[in-house]
Formats: sequence, C-alpha cells, structure tokens
Amino acid sequence: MNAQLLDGKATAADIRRELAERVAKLTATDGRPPGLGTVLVGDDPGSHAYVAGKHRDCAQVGIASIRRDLPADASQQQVEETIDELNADPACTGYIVQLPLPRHLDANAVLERMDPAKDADGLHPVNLGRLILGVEAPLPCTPRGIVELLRRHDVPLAGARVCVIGRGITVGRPIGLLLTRRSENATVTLCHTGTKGLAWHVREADIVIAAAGSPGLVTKDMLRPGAAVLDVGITRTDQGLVGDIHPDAAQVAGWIAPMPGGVGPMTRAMLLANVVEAAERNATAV
Ligand SMILES: Nc1nc(=O)c2c([nH]1)NC[C@@H]1CN(c3ccc(C(=O)N[C@@H](CCC(=O)O)C(=O)O)cc3)C=[N+]21
Repeated sequence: MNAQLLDGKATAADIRRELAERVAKLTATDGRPPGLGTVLVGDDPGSHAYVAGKHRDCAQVGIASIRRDLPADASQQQVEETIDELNADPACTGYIVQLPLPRHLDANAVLERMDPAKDADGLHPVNLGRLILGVEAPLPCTPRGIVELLRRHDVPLAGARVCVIGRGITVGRPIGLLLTRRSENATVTLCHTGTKGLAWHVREADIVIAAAGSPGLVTKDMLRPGAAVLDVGITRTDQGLVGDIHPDAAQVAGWIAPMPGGVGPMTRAMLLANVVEAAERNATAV
C-alpha cells in the first residue's frame, strides 16, 4: 500500500489515555465520575455494536455508563420520557440517541427535547446553530474525529479541496460547517445521490470523505494521486463490514483512513471528549 495509514485505532487509544487522566481528576473533585447515557431503540445489530463499543470505551477511561435500551415498537411518549429522565439525572453528564430511530418515531422532536448542555453528539439544533455562529458548543463526533485524525497525522487542511460524499445528519451535513471554519480553512463540496459527475468532484479533491454507505463507491481511477481518503461508510454484509472506499484506492492515495480502524474509533473517542468537556464545564460553573 503506498498510502500512509491514518490509524484511528491507535490515535483513539492515545486520546482515551489523555481523557482517563482528566476523568480521574473530575471523579476526585466531584465525588463521582462523569456519566455517558445512550438511548437505543430497537435491535439493529450495527447500532448495538456501536453502543457496545461506546460503553467499552467508557469503562476504559472511567466514565460511568447509563444505558437505556427500548423495544423497536416503543412509543414517541416512551422515548420522550426517557429523554426527560436523562435530562434530569445528575449522574448523566451527556448522552446520545442512537440514530436512525425506527420510522414511526419523530427523531427531530426527540433531538430537540434533549438538554443542549447534555448533547454529547453535538446534533441538537441549538448546538448545530452555535456551530454556524461560531459559538462554543459540543461538536458532532464523526466530523470532529475526522478533523482530529487529519490534524494528528499532519494532513494539510488549510486551503485543501475536500469532497464529502453523503448528506447524512451525523456526517455529511455537519462536516462542511466544521471544515470551513477559520481554524480549518478548507473548501468543501458536498456530493450526494443527486450529484452529476461524482467522479469529477472526487478527482478535483485533495481529501475525500466517503460517508454514503455505498460499498466500493470510490475507486482508484476516480482519485487524484496522493489524495487523502477517509472511509466512513459502513455496510454490514455476510462477509463482514464493507466501506465506501474500494481497496484499490490505497494504490494511489497519499493517506487512507480504512474502515474498520479509521474514523469509527475516532467517532467514539470524540464522544468521550464531549462528555469530559461537559463535566469540566459543569465543574467550573459550580
Ligand atoms: N446519534 C448518533 N450518533 C452517532 O455518532 C452515530 C449514530 N447516531 N448512528 C450510527 C453512526 C455510526 N457510528 C459509528 C460509531 C463507531 C463506529 C466504530 O467504532 N467502528 C469500528 C468498527 C465497529 C464494529 O466492528 O462494528 C471501526 O470503524 O473500526 C462506527 C460507526 C456512530 N454513529
């Protein structure tokens, strides 16, 4: 492989070590550890795998876990009561509602009901609005993890042309807001199923972030030689997890964040960082 590995697994482990020290201090001063809540509705195997990973990470750094698993047929009212409980629970520093929710539920109403100060995902409308305004707020985990992974591997971002593929709520839509901040200064094209000539946009890019959930979508002949490619899309198949970046892309890419082992672990590490930062804000607010 010519491409330099953007090793999310190792980088996330470094971040967890840094966070564990801050959690120990917080636990000593507050008398209890910060707590991460997860709300999981239904039995989607992918969601259960991600949530299990998040709670494993919590145990590693000393963050307390609060799991709220609801059946697939849970009512809007049952989900909203769970949100109200976590909003009121002093042991819960921050929490996430694992998306997507079952179709019969109003996900936006659920997100808006969360206490923005406990939004560990950075997906509450108030926090997304603050991101646009440039006001301090918890950042969406995958976009923040991507910026951190690029920064820690010295991938040039300022002035870079970034092609994002996929317009989902957790990656595609918020990442442009992050990468075009003055601190990153990148230029972002957001491609999606309505885009004409996807290959042209990919070839123009210095950095390609594939978050479409479309197996093998980005191939080596689409890429500018030396580009950085980050595989975010995950498709569960009988042969295991398949990403959006075709394996042959590594022959021409300058850097590659593989799936698994790239952005996923960084997403989880940023979730922990959002919880620790919320706990530190609470500690100074007292
Ligand atoms: N409210 C909300 N926030 C999210 O951030 C959110 C979500 N809903 N819904 C689903 C997506 C997906 N997501 C991942 C998290 C970790 C891995 C991860 O740890 N992946 C491992 C592999 C994990 C495995 O083996 O299954 C890796 O890439 O190495 C992947 C995907 C967060 N998401």
